[in-house]
Amino acid sequence: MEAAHGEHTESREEEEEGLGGLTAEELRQGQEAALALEARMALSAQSLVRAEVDELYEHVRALGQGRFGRVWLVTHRQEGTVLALKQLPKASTTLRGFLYEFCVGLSLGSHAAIVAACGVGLESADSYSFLTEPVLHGDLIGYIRPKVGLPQAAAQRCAAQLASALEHIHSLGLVYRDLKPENVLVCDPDCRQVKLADFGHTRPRGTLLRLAGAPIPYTAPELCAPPPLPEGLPIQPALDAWALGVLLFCLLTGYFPWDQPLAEADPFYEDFIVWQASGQPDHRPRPWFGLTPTADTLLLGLLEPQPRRRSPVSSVRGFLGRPWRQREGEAEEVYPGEDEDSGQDCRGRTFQRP
Ligand SMILES: Nc1ncnc2c1ncn2[C@@H]1O[C@H](COP(=O)(O)OP(=O)(O)OP(=O)(O)O)[C@@H](O)[C@H]1O
Repeated sequence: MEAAHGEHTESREEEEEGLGGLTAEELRQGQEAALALEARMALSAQSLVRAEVDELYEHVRALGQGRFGRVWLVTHRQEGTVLALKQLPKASTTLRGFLYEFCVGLSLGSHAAIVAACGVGLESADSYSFLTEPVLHGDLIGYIRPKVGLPQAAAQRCAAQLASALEHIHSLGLVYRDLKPENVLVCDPDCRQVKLADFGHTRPRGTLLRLAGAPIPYTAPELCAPPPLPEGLPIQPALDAWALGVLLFCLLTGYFPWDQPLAEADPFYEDFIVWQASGQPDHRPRPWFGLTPTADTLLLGLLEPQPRRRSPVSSVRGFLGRPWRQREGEAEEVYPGEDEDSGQDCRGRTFQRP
Protein backbone atom coordinates (compact mmCIF):
# COMPACT_ATOMS: atom_id res chain seq x y z
CA MET A 1 0.00 0.00 0.00
CA GLU A 2 3.05 2.23 0.06
CA ALA A 3 5.64 3.27 -2.41
CA ALA A 4 8.65 2.36 -0.31
CA HIS A 5 8.87 0.11 2.70
CA GLY A 6 8.99 1.93 5.99
CA GLU A 7 9.81 5.28 4.43
CA HIS A 8 7.93 8.41 5.35
CA THR A 9 6.49 8.94 1.92
CA GLU A 10 3.46 10.47 3.68
CA SER A 11 3.34 14.08 4.71
CA ARG A 12 1.59 15.32 7.86
CA GLU A 13 -0.35 18.50 8.03
CA GLU A 14 0.13 20.45 11.22
CA GLU A 15 -3.11 22.41 11.11
CA GLU A 16 -6.12 20.68 12.63
CA GLU A 17 -8.52 22.09 10.05
CA GLY A 18 -6.36 20.56 7.33
CA LEU A 19 -6.71 17.07 8.74
CA GLY A 20 -9.78 15.82 6.94
CA GLY A 21 -12.07 15.51 9.95
CA LEU A 22 -9.76 14.38 12.76
CA THR A 23 -10.82 15.69 16.17
CA ALA A 24 -8.35 17.73 18.21
CA GLU A 25 -7.89 14.79 20.58
CA GLU A 26 -7.22 12.36 17.72
CA LEU A 27 -4.76 14.80 16.22
CA ARG A 28 -2.97 15.26 19.55
CA GLN A 29 -2.74 11.50 20.06
CA GLY A 30 -1.21 10.94 16.62
CA GLN A 31 1.25 13.81 17.02
CA GLU A 32 2.41 12.52 20.41
CA ALA A 33 2.94 9.06 18.96
CA ALA A 34 4.93 10.53 16.05
CA LEU A 35 7.15 12.58 18.38
CA ALA A 36 7.76 9.62 20.69
CA LEU A 37 8.75 7.49 17.70
CA GLU A 38 11.13 10.14 16.35
CA ALA A 39 12.83 10.36 19.76
CA ARG A 40 13.18 6.59 19.98
CA MET A 41 14.56 6.41 16.44
CA ALA A 42 17.22 9.03 17.21
CA LEU A 43 18.33 7.06 20.28
CA SER A 44 18.26 3.71 18.49
CA ALA A 45 20.34 5.09 15.60
CA GLN A 46 23.12 5.78 18.10
CA SER A 47 22.97 2.37 19.74
CA LEU A 48 22.91 0.15 16.62
CA VAL A 49 25.39 -2.73 16.90
CA ARG A 50 27.70 -2.61 13.86
CA ALA A 51 28.59 -6.21 13.01
CA GLU A 52 27.89 -8.97 10.52
CA VAL A 53 25.02 -11.22 11.64
CA ASP A 54 27.24 -14.34 11.50
CA GLU A 55 29.73 -12.85 13.95
CA LEU A 56 27.12 -12.73 16.71
CA TYR A 57 24.43 -15.23 15.74
CA GLU A 58 24.30 -18.73 14.32
CA HIS A 59 21.56 -19.31 11.73
CA VAL A 60 19.37 -22.30 12.63
CA ARG A 61 16.78 -22.12 9.84
CA ALA A 62 14.68 -19.73 7.81
CA LEU A 63 11.37 -18.85 9.50
CA GLY A 64 9.82 -16.85 6.70
CA GLN A 65 10.23 -14.49 3.83
CA GLY A 66 8.19 -11.36 3.20
CA ARG A 67 8.32 -8.76 0.45
CA PHE A 68 10.90 -6.76 2.34
CA GLY A 69 12.70 -9.01 4.75
CA ARG A 70 13.80 -12.51 5.53
CA VAL A 71 13.28 -13.90 9.02
CA TRP A 72 15.69 -16.43 10.54
CA LEU A 73 15.70 -18.55 13.65
CA VAL A 74 19.10 -17.83 15.22
CA THR A 75 21.00 -18.53 18.42
CA HIS A 76 23.27 -16.00 20.10
CA ARG A 77 26.77 -17.45 19.79
CA GLN A 78 27.79 -16.66 23.37
CA GLU A 79 24.53 -16.75 25.34
CA GLY A 80 22.81 -19.51 23.36
CA THR A 81 19.55 -17.53 23.39
CA VAL A 82 17.14 -18.58 20.64
CA LEU A 83 15.68 -15.60 18.75
CA ALA A 84 14.04 -14.56 15.50
CA LEU A 85 16.15 -12.19 13.38
CA LYS A 86 14.48 -10.09 10.69
CA GLN A 87 17.00 -9.02 8.07
CA LEU A 88 16.21 -6.16 5.68
CA PRO A 89 18.61 -5.65 2.74
CA LYS A 90 19.99 -2.13 2.42
CA ALA A 91 19.24 -2.36 -1.30
CA SER A 92 15.52 -2.06 -0.53
CA THR A 93 15.34 -0.52 2.95
CA THR A 94 16.57 2.88 4.10
CA LEU A 95 18.09 3.38 7.56
CA ARG A 96 15.05 5.46 8.44
CA GLY A 97 12.67 2.76 7.23
CA PHE A 98 14.51 0.15 9.26
CA LEU A 99 14.61 2.32 12.39
CA TYR A 100 10.91 3.03 11.98
CA GLU A 101 9.87 -0.63 11.99
CA PHE A 102 12.37 -1.51 14.73
CA CYS A 103 11.21 1.34 16.98
CA VAL A 104 7.48 0.74 16.46
CA GLY A 105 8.10 -2.83 17.67
CA LEU A 106 9.95 -1.51 20.71
CA SER A 107 7.33 1.11 21.51
CA LEU A 108 4.56 -1.49 21.69
CA GLY A 109 6.15 -2.90 24.86
CA SER A 110 4.91 -6.21 26.14
CA HIS A 111 1.49 -7.50 25.15
CA ALA A 112 0.59 -11.19 25.14
CA ALA A 113 -0.68 -11.03 21.54
CA ILE A 114 2.17 -8.98 20.06
CA VAL A 115 5.58 -10.41 19.09
CA ALA A 116 8.03 -9.03 21.66
CA ALA A 117 10.96 -6.97 20.42
CA CYS A 118 14.34 -7.68 22.00
CA GLY A 119 15.76 -4.16 21.71
CA VAL A 120 18.80 -5.14 19.63
CA GLY A 121 19.30 -3.59 16.19
CA LEU A 122 22.20 -4.53 13.93
CA GLU A 123 23.80 -2.72 11.02
CA SER A 124 25.85 -4.99 8.72
CA ALA A 125 27.56 -4.18 5.42
CA ASP A 126 24.52 -5.06 3.28
CA SER A 127 21.60 -5.23 5.67
CA TYR A 128 19.86 -4.01 8.79
CA SER A 129 18.47 -6.55 11.28
CA PHE A 130 16.53 -6.63 14.52
CA LEU A 131 15.67 -9.40 16.95
CA THR A 132 12.36 -10.53 18.37
CA GLU A 133 10.96 -13.51 20.21
CA PRO A 134 10.55 -16.51 17.87
CA VAL A 135 7.05 -17.89 17.28
CA LEU A 136 7.44 -21.40 16.00
CA HIS A 137 4.14 -22.71 14.65
CA GLY A 138 3.87 -20.73 11.45
CA ASP A 139 1.31 -18.11 10.53
CA LEU A 140 -2.48 -18.22 10.64
CA ILE A 141 -2.90 -18.76 6.91
CA GLY A 142 -1.79 -22.38 7.33
CA TYR A 143 -4.60 -23.05 9.82
CA ILE A 144 -7.55 -21.69 7.83
CA ARG A 145 -9.27 -24.61 6.18
CA PRO A 146 -10.44 -23.66 2.69
CA LYS A 147 -14.24 -23.19 2.49
CA VAL A 148 -14.51 -23.99 6.22
CA GLY A 149 -12.29 -21.68 8.24
CA LEU A 150 -11.18 -22.38 11.80
CA PRO A 151 -13.17 -24.22 14.46
CA GLN A 152 -15.38 -21.71 16.20
CA ALA A 153 -13.56 -21.82 19.53
CA ALA A 154 -10.21 -21.16 17.81
CA ALA A 155 -11.76 -18.37 15.70
CA GLN A 156 -13.10 -16.70 18.84
CA ARG A 157 -9.75 -17.03 20.64
CA CYS A 158 -7.97 -15.44 17.68
CA ALA A 159 -10.61 -12.71 17.49
CA ALA A 160 -10.25 -11.88 21.19
CA GLN A 161 -6.44 -11.82 21.09
CA LEU A 162 -6.16 -9.81 17.87
CA ALA A 163 -8.76 -7.29 19.01
CA SER A 164 -6.82 -6.85 22.25
CA ALA A 165 -3.49 -6.41 20.39
CA LEU A 166 -5.03 -3.82 18.03
CA GLU A 167 -6.70 -2.01 20.93
CA HIS A 168 -3.28 -1.74 22.58
CA ILE A 169 -1.73 -0.36 19.37
CA HIS A 170 -4.57 2.16 18.99
CA SER A 171 -4.22 3.26 22.64
CA LEU A 172 -0.64 4.29 21.78
CA GLY A 173 -1.86 6.58 18.98
CA LEU A 174 -0.85 4.16 16.21
CA VAL A 175 -2.69 2.38 13.40
CA TYR A 176 -1.40 -1.11 12.50
CA ARG A 177 -2.54 -1.07 8.83
CA ASP A 178 -1.46 -4.56 7.78
CA LEU A 179 -3.82 -7.03 9.42
CA LYS A 180 -3.93 -10.29 7.44
CA PRO A 181 -3.42 -13.96 8.42
CA GLU A 182 0.19 -13.89 7.15
CA ASN A 183 1.06 -11.39 9.90
CA VAL A 184 -0.58 -13.41 12.68
CA LEU A 185 1.91 -15.91 14.11
CA VAL A 186 0.72 -19.04 15.89
CA CYS A 187 2.33 -20.18 19.16
CA ASP A 188 0.99 -23.75 19.47
CA PRO A 189 -0.41 -26.50 17.25
CA ASP A 190 -3.97 -25.99 18.57
CA CYS A 191 -3.90 -22.32 17.69
CA ARG A 192 -4.61 -21.34 21.29
CA GLN A 193 -2.29 -18.36 21.31
CA VAL A 194 -1.49 -16.02 18.43
CA LYS A 195 0.75 -12.98 18.12
CA LEU A 196 0.69 -10.04 15.76
CA ALA A 197 3.97 -9.40 13.90
CA ASP A 198 5.37 -7.06 11.21
CA PHE A 199 5.07 -3.39 12.10
CA GLY A 200 6.57 -2.07 8.85
CA HIS A 201 3.28 -0.39 7.88
CA THR A 202 2.26 0.89 11.33
CA ARG A 203 1.89 4.69 11.43
CA PRO A 204 0.70 7.37 13.88
CA ARG A 205 -2.97 8.18 13.73
CA GLY A 206 -3.57 11.12 11.37
CA THR A 207 -0.67 10.29 9.03
CA LEU A 208 -1.77 11.18 5.51
CA LEU A 209 -1.79 8.20 3.19
CA ARG A 210 -2.88 7.41 -0.33
CA LEU A 211 -3.56 3.95 -1.66
CA ALA A 212 -0.64 2.94 -3.85
CA GLY A 213 -1.55 -0.13 -5.88
CA ALA A 214 -4.69 -2.20 -6.12
CA PRO A 215 -6.86 -2.66 -3.04
CA ILE A 216 -6.97 -6.07 -1.38
CA PRO A 217 -9.91 -7.53 0.57
CA TYR A 218 -8.55 -6.05 3.83
CA THR A 219 -8.31 -2.50 2.40
CA ALA A 220 -10.99 -0.27 3.93
CA PRO A 221 -13.33 1.47 1.43
CA GLU A 222 -12.36 4.99 2.58
CA LEU A 223 -8.83 4.32 1.29
CA CYS A 224 -10.24 3.43 -2.14
CA ALA A 225 -12.24 6.67 -2.41
CA PRO A 226 -10.67 9.95 -3.61
CA PRO A 227 -8.78 11.29 -0.55
CA PRO A 228 -10.21 14.28 1.36
CA LEU A 229 -6.87 16.10 1.10
CA PRO A 230 -4.44 16.20 -1.82
CA GLU A 231 -1.83 14.47 0.35
CA GLY A 232 -4.17 11.62 1.24
CA LEU A 233 -6.47 10.31 3.95
CA PRO A 234 -5.62 10.92 7.63
CA ILE A 235 -5.45 7.35 8.89
CA GLN A 236 -7.61 6.19 11.76
CA PRO A 237 -7.91 2.97 13.84
CA ALA A 238 -11.11 2.31 11.84
CA LEU A 239 -8.83 0.98 9.05
CA ASP A 240 -7.81 -1.86 11.39
CA ALA A 241 -11.41 -2.50 12.46
CA TRP A 242 -12.32 -3.09 8.81
CA ALA A 243 -9.39 -5.46 8.28
CA LEU A 244 -10.35 -7.32 11.47
CA GLY A 245 -13.90 -7.77 10.11
CA VAL A 246 -12.55 -9.25 6.86
CA LEU A 247 -10.12 -11.51 8.74
CA LEU A 248 -12.90 -12.79 11.04
CA PHE A 249 -15.06 -13.54 8.02
CA CYS A 250 -12.17 -15.58 6.55
CA LEU A 251 -11.72 -17.44 9.86
CA LEU A 252 -15.43 -18.26 10.04
CA THR A 253 -16.01 -19.29 6.42
CA GLY A 254 -12.70 -20.06 4.69
CA TYR A 255 -13.67 -17.50 2.02
CA PHE A 256 -12.86 -13.87 1.42
CA PRO A 257 -16.04 -11.77 1.55
CA TRP A 258 -14.87 -9.93 -1.65
CA ASP A 259 -11.72 -9.22 -3.59
CA GLN A 260 -11.88 -5.45 -3.16
CA PRO A 261 -14.37 -3.10 -1.48
CA LEU A 262 -15.46 -1.44 -4.72
CA ALA A 263 -19.17 -1.87 -5.46
CA GLU A 264 -18.72 -0.93 -9.11
CA ALA A 265 -15.96 -3.50 -9.67
CA ASP A 266 -16.74 -6.35 -7.28
CA PRO A 267 -20.20 -8.01 -7.37
CA PHE A 268 -19.63 -9.65 -3.97
CA TYR A 269 -19.01 -6.29 -2.37
CA GLU A 270 -22.00 -4.85 -4.22
CA ASP A 271 -24.21 -7.65 -2.82
CA PHE A 272 -22.87 -6.94 0.65
CA ILE A 273 -23.60 -3.21 0.34
CA VAL A 274 -27.18 -3.91 -0.79
CA TRP A 275 -27.71 -6.22 2.21
CA GLN A 276 -25.98 -3.85 4.61
CA ALA A 277 -28.11 -0.89 3.46
CA SER A 278 -31.42 -2.78 3.39
CA GLY A 279 -31.03 -4.84 6.56
CA GLN A 280 -33.31 -7.41 4.85
CA PRO A 281 -32.47 -11.04 5.77
CA ASP A 282 -33.37 -12.21 2.23
CA HIS A 283 -30.68 -9.92 0.79
CA ARG A 284 -28.04 -11.87 2.67
CA PRO A 285 -25.20 -12.75 0.26
CA ARG A 286 -24.51 -16.44 -0.13
CA PRO A 287 -21.07 -16.56 1.53
CA TRP A 288 -22.74 -15.30 4.72
CA PHE A 289 -25.32 -18.12 4.91
CA GLY A 290 -23.51 -20.18 7.55
CA LEU A 291 -23.13 -17.38 10.09
CA THR A 292 -25.40 -16.67 13.05
CA PRO A 293 -27.21 -13.36 13.66
CA THR A 294 -24.64 -12.72 16.42
CA ALA A 295 -21.78 -13.00 13.93
CA ASP A 296 -23.73 -10.87 11.42
CA THR A 297 -24.11 -8.08 13.97
CA LEU A 298 -20.43 -8.20 14.91
CA LEU A 299 -19.23 -8.24 11.29
CA LEU A 300 -21.71 -5.63 10.05
CA GLY A 301 -20.38 -3.32 12.79
CA LEU A 302 -16.73 -3.86 11.85
CA LEU A 303 -17.50 -3.74 8.13
CA GLU A 304 -19.54 -0.54 8.26
CA PRO A 305 -18.48 1.37 5.10
CA GLN A 306 -18.60 4.75 6.89
CA PRO A 307 -15.46 4.84 9.09
CA ARG A 308 -17.01 7.19 11.67
CA ARG A 309 -19.91 4.77 12.19
CA ARG A 310 -17.73 1.65 12.16
CA SER A 311 -17.46 -0.35 15.43
CA PRO A 312 -14.06 -0.23 17.14
CA VAL A 313 -11.97 -3.40 17.41
CA SER A 314 -12.95 -3.62 21.10
CA SER A 315 -16.54 -4.42 20.02
CA VAL A 316 -15.42 -8.04 19.55
CA ARG A 317 -15.43 -8.55 23.32
CA GLY A 318 -19.22 -8.18 23.51
CA PHE A 319 -19.76 -11.10 21.09
CA LEU A 320 -17.47 -13.77 22.53
CA GLY A 321 -18.88 -17.00 23.98
CA ARG A 322 -21.98 -17.01 21.72
CA PRO A 323 -22.26 -19.08 18.51
CA TRP A 324 -20.87 -17.37 15.41
CA ARG A 325 -21.47 -20.27 13.02
CA GLN A 326 -24.74 -22.09 12.51
CA ARG A 327 -23.28 -25.57 12.07
CA GLU A 328 -20.07 -26.37 13.85
CA GLY A 329 -19.61 -29.96 12.67
CA GLU A 330 -17.68 -29.15 9.52
CA ALA A 331 -14.78 -27.44 11.23
CA GLU A 332 -13.84 -29.54 14.21
CA GLU A 333 -10.13 -29.90 13.58
CA VAL A 334 -7.51 -27.22 13.57
CA TYR A 335 -4.81 -28.21 11.18
CA PRO A 336 -2.04 -26.44 9.35
CA GLY A 337 -3.08 -28.25 6.19
CA GLU A 338 -2.24 -27.58 2.60
CA ASP A 339 -4.57 -25.89 0.21
CA GLU A 340 -7.16 -28.58 -0.58
CA ASP A 341 -8.97 -26.83 -3.33
CA SER A 342 -6.70 -24.38 -4.97
CA GLY A 343 -8.19 -21.01 -5.83
CA GLN A 344 -11.25 -21.47 -3.60
CA ASP A 345 -9.99 -20.39 -0.24
CA CYS A 346 -8.80 -17.33 1.54
CA ARG A 347 -5.12 -17.85 0.77
CA GLY A 348 -5.26 -16.08 -2.57
CA ARG A 349 -7.23 -13.09 -3.67
CA THR A 350 -8.85 -14.72 -6.68
CA PHE A 351 -10.94 -17.44 -5.12
CA GLN A 352 -14.45 -18.26 -6.30
CA ARG A 353 -17.52 -18.22 -4.15
CA PRO A 354 -19.97 -21.13 -4.07
N1 LIG B 1 9.11 -13.57 15.29
C1 LIG B 1 8.88 -14.46 14.32
N2 LIG B 1 8.89 -15.78 14.61
C2 LIG B 1 8.64 -16.70 13.63
N3 LIG B 1 8.39 -16.39 12.35
C3 LIG B 1 8.37 -15.10 12.00
C4 LIG B 1 8.62 -14.06 12.96
N4 LIG B 1 8.52 -12.87 12.34
C5 LIG B 1 8.22 -13.15 11.05
N5 LIG B 1 8.15 -14.48 10.84
C6 LIG B 1 7.84 -15.17 9.56
O1 LIG B 1 8.45 -14.46 8.50
C7 LIG B 1 7.46 -14.03 7.54
C8 LIG B 1 7.87 -12.68 6.99
O2 LIG B 1 7.97 -11.75 8.07
P1 LIG B 1 7.40 -10.26 7.96
O3 LIG B 1 5.93 -10.32 7.68
O4 LIG B 1 7.82 -9.52 9.18
O5 LIG B 1 8.21 -9.74 6.66
P2 LIG B 1 7.84 -8.58 5.64
O6 LIG B 1 8.88 -8.57 4.58
O7 LIG B 1 7.66 -7.29 6.38
O8 LIG B 1 6.46 -9.11 5.09
P3 LIG B 1 5.31 -8.42 4.24
O9 LIG B 1 5.54 -8.88 2.85
O10 LIG B 1 4.02 -8.99 4.84
O11 LIG B 1 5.40 -6.94 4.46
C9 LIG B 1 6.14 -14.04 8.31
O12 LIG B 1 5.02 -14.25 7.47
C10 LIG B 1 6.34 -15.20 9.27
O13 LIG B 1 6.03 -16.42 8.64
